[in-house]
Amino acid sequence: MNAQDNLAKWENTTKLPKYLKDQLTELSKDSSWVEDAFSQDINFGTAGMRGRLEPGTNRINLFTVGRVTEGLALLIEENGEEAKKRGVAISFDSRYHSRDFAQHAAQILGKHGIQVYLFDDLRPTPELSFAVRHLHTFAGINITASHNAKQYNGYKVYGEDGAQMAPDNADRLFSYAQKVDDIFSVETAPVEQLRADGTLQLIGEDVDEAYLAHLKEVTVDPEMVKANADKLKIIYTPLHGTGKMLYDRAFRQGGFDNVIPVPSQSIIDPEFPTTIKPNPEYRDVFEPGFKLANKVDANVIIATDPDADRMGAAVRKNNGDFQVLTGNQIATLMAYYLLVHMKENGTLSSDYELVTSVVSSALPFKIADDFGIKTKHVLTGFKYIGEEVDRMNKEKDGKFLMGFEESYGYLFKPFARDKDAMQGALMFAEVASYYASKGMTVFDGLQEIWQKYGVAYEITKAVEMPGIGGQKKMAELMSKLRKKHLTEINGTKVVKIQDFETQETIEDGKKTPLTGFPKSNVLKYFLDDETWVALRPSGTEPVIKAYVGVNKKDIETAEKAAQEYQEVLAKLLK
Ligand SMILES: O=P(O)(O)OC[C@H]1O[C@H](O)[C@H](O)[C@@H](O)[C@@H]1O
Repeated sequence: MNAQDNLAKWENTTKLPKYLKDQLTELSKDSSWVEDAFSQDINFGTAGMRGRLEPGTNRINLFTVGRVTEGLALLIEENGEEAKKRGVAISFDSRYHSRDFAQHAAQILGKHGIQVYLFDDLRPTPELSFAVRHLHTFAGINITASHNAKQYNGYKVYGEDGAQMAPDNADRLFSYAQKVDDIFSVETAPVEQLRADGTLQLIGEDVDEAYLAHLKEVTVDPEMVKANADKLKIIYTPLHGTGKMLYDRAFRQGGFDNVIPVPSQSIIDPEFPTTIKPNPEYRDVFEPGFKLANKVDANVIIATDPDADRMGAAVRKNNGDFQVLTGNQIATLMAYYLLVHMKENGTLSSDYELVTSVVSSALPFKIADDFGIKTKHVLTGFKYIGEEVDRMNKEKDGKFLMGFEESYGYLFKPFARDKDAMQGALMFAEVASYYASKGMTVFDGLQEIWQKYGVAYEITKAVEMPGIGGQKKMAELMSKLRKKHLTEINGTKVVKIQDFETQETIEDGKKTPLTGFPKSNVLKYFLDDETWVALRPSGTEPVIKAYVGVNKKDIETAEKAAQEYQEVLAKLLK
């Protein structure tokens, strides 16, 4: 694709709304921006497409959203009348243009005679996943860039099972989208007409009620929660996004009466003004929460990202300071709590299964082994956890205990098939309630787990490699690492390598097939000291991710070792 020819088309069309035209005039002064925005089509990654809200074929705007929706419409048509009748559920988050894009997608699908259920207002990603299952639609669309900075937006597509669309269908959709000759001529039907003939239906409170009814299933020990309600004060922040729509009812019906929202962050705002990135991974998003927690003497802060699929938490330590937990630590606490509870009340059986990604902490698996339940590794992408739920249901060969990813995603009850921060918030609140009932802090609980199983400490670092140049650099780095495999990292011997791209395991110089995973550009190293290291280009951001997980006796040694490994990796990725 020639960037200049492509740019000329965008400059000459009369279809650009004024804000895009103005942006184009300004941004196109920079030739490297033009190259990046116009020399290729925006791709489908781990979670659909995501990019800066700017003009260009490699960006997110009305036209790239339109083209991909046309691709989805063609995919649905290929599946026949029944698929068209079942239609598509559409939701959106609190970002700039999210609502417009959602309506635009509805009008394109409507033009094809495809039934559309459009949320009347912003809603969490997991509620959209639930809505697809609840309404038996053929697909779902969510307009969101999740936890990215305010300059971004995105488009997540869901299959009929409520999980993000699996690669085969997503690839078909994308190839249909690429067949759209003229990105400016995707046809739409007027909203009034679609409303009048029933092709476009609004949904909202009806789906909320059904989703909330299911959320009640998440709490495993409602009596314990009730008995300890007054011992627990929780600060909650939706980080200016969709969690605001449901948190109050969700917590209240779960028996958590003492939940206090952070006022400044409960304002729905696409500027995300209290954050740099509205990502619960970062300490700074908790700052307003810390202040409030100190004022009202709360011990736990729960944050959900703007589309409420990720959940992060900070807990008070005995010295009064707050510790922001990692997604791995949160998942560890939850898995341990569930297993202890089930063992105590006699409901634990070896059929239960814990599912996580190959770049997540090894500690929950160690705990799962100790309790005698099954474990399963999948690639990054919650859709793969969704697939495991399907497999367990179809083959009746397991019961889903929980799925999690280090990137702050958790799922307990598969009525949603994407990570569900509302479920996560409820489960974390229950964990906090459990420790409060024992006169312990959540942080004490984590220490107790570490004492029993050893300290697992993980650090994920993302090295930015933006633009087409960045993509090339990431490809070169990965290929260099494949040509000459690392034999040691920071002086510690590499004992095994898993290459998910070539689908091989390399051990003692011997290669054996690595089965059970689709191909993916990931390298995972296992070291002599129980450390694991993984490298992969992200599917949602222009970054290469370096993951380190160490296993040590105490937290100080663990932190230090993980930092040192990360420093070595940083040099390697320069
Ligand atoms: O590491 P990335 O490819 O950027 O993906 C990070 C995360 O992105 C999205 O949130 C997906 O839904 C997750 O399943 C995934 O873990």
